[in-house]
Amino acid sequence: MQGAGLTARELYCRRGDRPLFGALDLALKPGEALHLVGPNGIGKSSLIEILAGLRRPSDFLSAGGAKPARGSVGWCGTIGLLDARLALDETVTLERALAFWAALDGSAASTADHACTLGIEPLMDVPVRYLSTGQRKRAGIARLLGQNADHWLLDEPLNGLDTESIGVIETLIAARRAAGGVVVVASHQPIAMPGAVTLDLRDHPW
Ligand SMILES: Nc1ncnc2c1ncn2[C@@H]1O[C@H](COP(=O)(O)OP(=O)(O)OP(=O)(O)O)[C@@H](O)[C@H]1O
Repeated sequence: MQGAGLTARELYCRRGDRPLFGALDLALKPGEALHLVGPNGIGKSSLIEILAGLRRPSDFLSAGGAKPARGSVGWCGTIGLLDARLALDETVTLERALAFWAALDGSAASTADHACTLGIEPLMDVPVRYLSTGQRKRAGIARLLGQNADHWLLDEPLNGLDTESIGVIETLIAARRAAGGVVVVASHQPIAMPGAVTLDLRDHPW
């Protein structure tokens, strides 16, 4: 992951007719982490989606600009996203749902290890739709681990997790950073990420 990192320039975001944030630049080097904070509805998830390439930054008119401009996002390396959408088939067992992604990601050999890390191996024969809130979150993280992406975008990764599982996530984030990955976390809850930069979107009004 030579030279890996995230560079984002002049990000503006409007949802509907509501301007959320603007003039946002980001530069994260290998191993760095960003903790996104701000009140409900300020645009943390929207920013995660922009960084994931799932949402385009909004057009804006720069001072003296004749026509609208649009910001940019650049990653060096692959990215994995964990958000409220589990990305696991609700109608099959957890084992089959994870196997689907493992086949795509080429990570079948490590699925059992990831399930063990997240403590979900006793749940592998349970349909995804029966999993509890915290179990679902842990399953989503197991899916993320199988992806083996260089960098992580995590939207509220601690929601519904017990204290022990929170510690596991914090350890996994530290390991990803130690491997040179950039980790961006949107979280209302405190999360142990030593040396992380905190970005409050209230400081970036449009
Ligand atoms: N399809 C849509 N059209 C218009 N506005 C939308 C749409 N979807 C979401 N929004 C609005 O965009 C704003 C930002 O939402 P977003 O989910 O990014 O906020 P957030 O900071 O992640 O909030 P929370 O802390 O509650 O998760 C909210 O005010 C929301 O109502």
